[in-house]
Amino acid sequence: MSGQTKLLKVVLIGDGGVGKSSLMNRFVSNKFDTQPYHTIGVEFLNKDVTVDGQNYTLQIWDTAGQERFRSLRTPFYRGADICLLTFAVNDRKSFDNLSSWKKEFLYYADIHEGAVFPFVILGNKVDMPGRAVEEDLVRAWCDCNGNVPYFETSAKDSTNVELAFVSAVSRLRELEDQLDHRPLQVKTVKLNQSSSSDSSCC
Ligand SMILES: Nc1nc2c(ncn2[C@@H]2O[C@H](COP(=O)(O)OP(=O)(O)OP(=O)(O)O)[C@@H](O)[C@H]2O)c(=O)[nH]1
Repeated sequence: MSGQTKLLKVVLIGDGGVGKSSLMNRFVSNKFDTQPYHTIGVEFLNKDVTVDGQNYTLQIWDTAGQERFRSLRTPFYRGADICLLTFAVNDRKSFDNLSSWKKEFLYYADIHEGAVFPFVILGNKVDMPGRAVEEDLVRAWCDCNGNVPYFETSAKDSTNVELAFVSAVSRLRELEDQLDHRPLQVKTVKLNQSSSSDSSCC
């Protein structure tokens, strides 16, 4: 086991009300609040995890999903190591907006659209009736966007919440050698621009 703890910045984004704060609170404090409230700007909490023998402190940034808070959340994307793109499985619009969220993140994090980056998709509220987004549809989007891992979660009953966060770290570890969003490598990224795939392939 490596004695050094690595700090990772994890950003949660997605439409207002899909459950970003609830997922963070479930993961960090094992709590769930049924009261609806909207995040204003950003909040963050830390949680320590060990993945494949490496210790990490996850600094989880929960951002405000409502459009009116856009200018408050976007400055916090820069320097992110992992991005959790979140929608609610009973809210079709929140799934349709995933591509816009991905674009917004890449733009404000200053990462080229064709760059390799550890995104993970969370389809939250699987405990609720009235599912509006089929799993196949999400998997197709994930395939088109660089085989992004997908987890169906419930912050309410804890389904897959810990698994999703830990797997996001595994995804980062898997991509570490390929990560090409660092400023020094912008030229390499540009050469690949014409063949790069983004959300438009879907
Ligand atoms: N049934 C159920 N309700 C959930 C779940 N996750 C969140 N909720 C509820 O959905 C509402 C919104 O949850 P939040 O966590 O505040 O959503 P958010 O994405 O952080 O919203 P913004 O701060 O506006 O971006 C709250 O009433 C939560 O209790 C879930 O997995 N299942």
